[in-house]
Amino acid sequence: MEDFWQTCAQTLEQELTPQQYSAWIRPLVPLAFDEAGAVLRVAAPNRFKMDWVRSNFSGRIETLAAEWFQRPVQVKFELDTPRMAPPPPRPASTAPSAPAGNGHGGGNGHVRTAPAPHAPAQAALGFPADPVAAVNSAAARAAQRAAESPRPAPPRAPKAEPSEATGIYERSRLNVELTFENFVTGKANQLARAAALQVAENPGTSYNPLFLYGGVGLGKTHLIHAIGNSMMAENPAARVRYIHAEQFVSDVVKSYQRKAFDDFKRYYHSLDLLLIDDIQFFSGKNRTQEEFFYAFEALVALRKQIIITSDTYPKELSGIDDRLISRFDSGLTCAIEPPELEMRVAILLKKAETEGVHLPEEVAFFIAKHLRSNVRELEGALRKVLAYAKFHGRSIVVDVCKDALKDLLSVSNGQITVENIQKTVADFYKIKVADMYSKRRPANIALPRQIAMYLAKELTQKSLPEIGELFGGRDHTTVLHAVRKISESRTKQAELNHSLHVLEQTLKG
Ligand SMILES: Nc1ncnc2c1ncn2[C@@H]1O[C@H](COP(=O)(O)OP(=O)(O)OP(=O)(O)O)[C@@H](O)[C@H]1O
Repeated sequence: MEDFWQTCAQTLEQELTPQQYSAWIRPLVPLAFDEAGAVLRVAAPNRFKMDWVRSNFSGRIETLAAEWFQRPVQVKFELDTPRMAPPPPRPASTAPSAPAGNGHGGGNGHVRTAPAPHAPAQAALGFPADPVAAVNSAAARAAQRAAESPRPAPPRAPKAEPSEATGIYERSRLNVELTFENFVTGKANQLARAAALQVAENPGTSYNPLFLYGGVGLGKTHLIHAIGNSMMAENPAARVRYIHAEQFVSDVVKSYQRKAFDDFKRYYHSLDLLLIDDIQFFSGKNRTQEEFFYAFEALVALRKQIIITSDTYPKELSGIDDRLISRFDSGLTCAIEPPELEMRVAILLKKAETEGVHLPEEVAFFIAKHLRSNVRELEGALRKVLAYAKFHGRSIVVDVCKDALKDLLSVSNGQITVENIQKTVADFYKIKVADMYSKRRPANIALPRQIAMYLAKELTQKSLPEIGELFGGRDHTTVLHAVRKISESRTKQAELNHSLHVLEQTLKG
């Protein structure tokens, strides 16, 4: 087994970057090989590394093991905390700023490296969802004392504990499962993915901020987690934070109530990568926007990366300060569109593979043809089919799929109906379907309603009076006006044209 592990580690060392090898493979320890069950047990120093290695490298290690042992081998990862040798004491001044080791030293693949300490941000990194807890924590108090001291002590490198990687990872709030490797690419997202990769490789220096926008369930969150995970894989000590905009709002409110803005600022201004999801939730929250503006300015000035997602492009965001909108627009803005048929099939096949299930292609095509609006919906359908087949002890074939998805299919049976259009447009613009029939006329409702009328005329066989009837009994001249207005505006307004394109794609599949 030792011989196998040495060969395996050497192969991976050649396949990975030195940083990846040092961070993920070198700390692993082979524990035992169970001949009877063909199970290889491997220990990882902490849960973060264990999860990461399991998600990203177990397949490759199993392939290498199968080649070596001449039969399929299962690799099981387990925690090995008690076996961890404490890291050798290091004088603070020689503490490295990246994982130790260049991938060539250490030889036997067992030397463990600790992530780099980062003294000034130590307390800040611990900034939890509740900022006051940070003030109450010993680390934060120590940092505060240091900050208040008339002659600040030189930054002391904290001892690199084995659990530090776990701590840093947990504080990042990243989901280790969302990676570039399991993000399926197609026309709908290739630009966004390319930009995300570029930013992950050159944080802070290529596109800052990177602004990703698109409809519900299209992979924005997945992609920004992938960037964070990739950055942490390269540099496990990086100070990365994923946060949903609503949580940021709540952090601001708590800091405000408890007068803890210094800690708030210290934390957010000290990050290497800030991933902020669904920024449209900042709408109308002036104090939040102000704090975010300061954090934005501070991070960009320090060439730290900011990545923002939203359901719409910057200029279309409502209730957001103009100075923020112009900053969102100052980097790179990329759309993620609904996936086309082939991509939906590829996503289903990939998801099934991840579940360890063989999904016949015709079943994947069947699901993909009928469910078109977003990837989350596809995932839900796949889960339903797999559970149904398992529960009824049947194999995964199209007929089983039809039974399992009966409810969903009756809603989206491939026909474009006015009801479908109303629902799709309402979802897209985040208004209630009821507003399609209502008499209310604020602009945020009137425009989507006109768009839905336009699409109803374009995509269905209904007459103008019939459409008017389905939109709350409106006159046919109202529908005609909407159709003319939208068809003319789409030739002049690129963003409107883009939205219509997305809606048409969603409806047509
Ligand atoms: N291209 C893709 N490849 C693989 N999985 C994907 C892809 N796009 C989306 N997914 C999966 O679909 C689900 C929904 O994606 P995600 O949460 O990233 O969407 P979102 O755009 O952030 O949606 P929302 O606006 O609702 O937050 C996730 O489980 C994600 O892993």
